[in-house]
Amino acid sequence: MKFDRLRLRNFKPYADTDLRFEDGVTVIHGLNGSGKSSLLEACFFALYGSRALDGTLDDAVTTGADETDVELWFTHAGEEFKITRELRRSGDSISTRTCTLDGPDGVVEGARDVREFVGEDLLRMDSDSFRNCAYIRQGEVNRLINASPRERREMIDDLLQLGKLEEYRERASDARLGVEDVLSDKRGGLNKLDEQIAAKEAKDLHDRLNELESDLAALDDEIERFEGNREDARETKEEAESIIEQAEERESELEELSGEIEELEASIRETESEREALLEEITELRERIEERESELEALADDAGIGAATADAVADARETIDDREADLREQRQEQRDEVRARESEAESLANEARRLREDAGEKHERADELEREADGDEADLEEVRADLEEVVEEREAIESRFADAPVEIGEADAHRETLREELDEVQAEIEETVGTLASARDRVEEAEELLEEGNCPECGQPVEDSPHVDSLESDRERVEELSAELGRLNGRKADLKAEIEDAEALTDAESRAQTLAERREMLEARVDELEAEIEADRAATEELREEADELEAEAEETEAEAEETEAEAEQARNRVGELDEELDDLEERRERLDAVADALDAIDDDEDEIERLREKRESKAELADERRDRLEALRERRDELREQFDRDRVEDARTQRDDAADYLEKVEAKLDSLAERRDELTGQIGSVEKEIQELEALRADREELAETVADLESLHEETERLEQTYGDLRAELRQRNVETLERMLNETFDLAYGNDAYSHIELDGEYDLTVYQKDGTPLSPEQLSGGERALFNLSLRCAIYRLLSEGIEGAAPTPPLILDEPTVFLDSGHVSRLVNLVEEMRGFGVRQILIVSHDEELVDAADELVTVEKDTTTNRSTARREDAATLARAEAILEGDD
Ligand SMILES: Nc1ncnc2c1ncn2[C@@H]1O[C@H](COP(=O)(O)OP(=O)(O)OP(=O)(O)O)[C@@H](O)[C@H]1O
Ligand SMILES: [Zn+2]
Repeated sequence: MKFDRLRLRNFKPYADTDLRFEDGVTVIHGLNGSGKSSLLEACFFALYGSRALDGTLDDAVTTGADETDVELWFTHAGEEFKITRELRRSGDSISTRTCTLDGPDGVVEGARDVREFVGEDLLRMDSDSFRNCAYIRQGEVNRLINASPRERREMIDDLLQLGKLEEYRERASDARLGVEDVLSDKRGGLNKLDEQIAAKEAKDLHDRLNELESDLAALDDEIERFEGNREDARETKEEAESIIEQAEERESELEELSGEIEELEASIRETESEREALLEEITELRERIEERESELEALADDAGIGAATADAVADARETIDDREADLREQRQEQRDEVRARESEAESLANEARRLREDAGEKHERADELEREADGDEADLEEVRADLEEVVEEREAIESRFADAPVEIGEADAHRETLREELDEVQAEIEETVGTLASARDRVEEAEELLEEGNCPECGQPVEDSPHVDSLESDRERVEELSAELGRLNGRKADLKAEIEDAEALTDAESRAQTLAERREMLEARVDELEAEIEADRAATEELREEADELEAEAEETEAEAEETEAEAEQARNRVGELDEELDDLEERRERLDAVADALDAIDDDEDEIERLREKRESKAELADERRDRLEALRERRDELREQFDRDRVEDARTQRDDAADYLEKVEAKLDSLAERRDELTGQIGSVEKEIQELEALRADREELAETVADLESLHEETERLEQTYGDLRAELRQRNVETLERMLNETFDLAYGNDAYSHIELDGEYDLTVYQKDGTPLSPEQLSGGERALFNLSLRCAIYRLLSEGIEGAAPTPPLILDEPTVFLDSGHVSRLVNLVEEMRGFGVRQILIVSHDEELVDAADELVTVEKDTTTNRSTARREDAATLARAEAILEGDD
């Protein structure tokens, strides 16, 4: 096998690393803690999964990350493979999400299937064997030496597939043991069966059965005999019982007969007395009929019929019925008449009442209208007086205007003209007053200045002043203005008087207007009242005439009503007469009824007599019949009395009681015999069952004996098989031990080359002994640390050789992985290690991965991988040095030499 490529993501300190591996020796170097061991671990993990880890899956995942991918490409037996493992965190724990192995024959999926494929199909070693042989971890150099011989043996056996033989032998042994178990079990069963059979045979079952059966036959005979006796007794008993029964029957019949005879005699006596009573009744009835007939004549007279017969009564009744019908008809007619007249009279009275009411109403209405007309006439007088007053006042106003300066209708305008003129005069007065005042002021001022000697105009001394002359004209002006003011005031007084007159005229004018309107209104009122009065008077007259007419009509109607009432009274009287006549008829009918009743009563009595007579006769017949029956019964009684034999019945009773006694006893005997018989049959049954069981046991035994024989031969076979596997393994192991010993000696010689040791011995039980030159044996644990490391490497090397040479087909040799193998070695032995490594390459180990700082080893490497850790991110990277770097490294080393 050869690793081709490893890709890591978040595996331990690696963030992202992709590394190719080549054939030959690859040395991995780097500082402590840079991630070298982790790189190897990743390869191991890819192959075997969690079993390759010291801790849990958690440890594989970079601290703080949630997932890890590891991919490993490798070649094995010329085929290419790739393993992918993906770990994912879910919740608190890490688990494998995918695990696949791609190979030429398809994909293997699942962590377990991949592990088994790698361990069993490819490398033929599980993770432990891998660790023991191919993957030598830091500090585990002594693992193989420290192991016990047994562990060593198992490991090497496993590697060389001898384990399989042991497994087969063990399986054969297991099978043998299983067969032994079954065999001893079956043998035990056989013994038990033999014992059971012997016990049963000792019981003489068949003899016992014969004995029981003859007992049973004897018993059956006895039972039969007793049953015959019982039958006889039963017959005797039955016969006796039937005789007794007959006798008892006769006795009871006799008793019955006597009772019946007595009854009959009594009933015949009773019937006779009944007949007597009937005869008496008939006689009584006859007497009553005679009495009634004697009364009948008088009744017929009362009813007014000649003969007291049913026909005469019927004829009389018919006449009465006819008459009654006639009278009832008449009475109905009269009653109708009464009703008709009464209602007519009432409606006439109502009509008269209504007419009188109408007349009264009309009279009232006429009185009312008359009163209204009187009232209206009084009003008319007043209105006319008002009208006269109005006309007079108007005339007075007209005469006043005759002297006035204006016509009626112009007074208002005239007064306005005067008022305007007064306003103008007033304005002129005010103006004149102002002008006059200022003129007077000027004059006064000038006079003062003048007195002081100055010009009133300019204040210059007066003498010679031009202005002094105007004073005079001013004085004139004052005078003129005063005169004008006097005139204006006179005019104002005149105008005021004139306006007063004009105002009086204006009032009169508006009064005249009011009067004209009032007159018109009053005139209309007069016309209206006159018309109303006339209409009311005419209506009054008309109403009174109508009322008079209505009263006359009412009187007539009242007379008519009275007449009709008299007619009704007449009809009522007639009804009364008819009622009386009908009552008479009723009386007559009652008398007829009396006659009829008497006749009926006589008839009824005669019928009753007839009925009683018949009854009497039938009773006579009944008595005769009973007498006949009595005769027959008496005869039968005598007959029975003669037949009865007392002695015979007594004998029968004794026989019956004896038989009953015997039956009781024989029943008890038979019961006890039956019990005995059940017992016997039960015993026979159980003996027969036991015989069957015995036969069954014999059959079982035969079968079991066959099985035991089969098992015995099987046991021999498994023993042989076990032996064969054991022999085979011992033989193969002996051969392997010999070869391994030879190879171990060769490699150790090569690796150590020390003259102190002569050879190493590996015995059949894989016990290792090192012999010194002088022949003293030494246990490997006693070697020095370096020697042990070399010894261990030699042993592994030898195993590798054995694997590659001893197994046919593709040698399952994985890359040899060494983590710091040089720790205990001095420089001389490092060179020997280099030789050893080369030697291994020689016998087919294609790839050797070594973690080492040793320069000599680095020098010997075909490939160099540098691992570094970034001190800031704490993440590791691994990279292959190219050939140039290698050459340089070599050159430097050579330079050092
Ligand atoms: N799960 C992890 N996540 C991150 N870092 C880890 C994890 N497991 C281990 N490490 C780190 O990886 C380093 C250990 O790597 P490794 O043992 O491969 O180193 P080395 O190069 O073999 O060292 P030495 O030369 O001492 O043997 C340590 O620094 C450790 O802290
Ligand atoms: Zn390390």
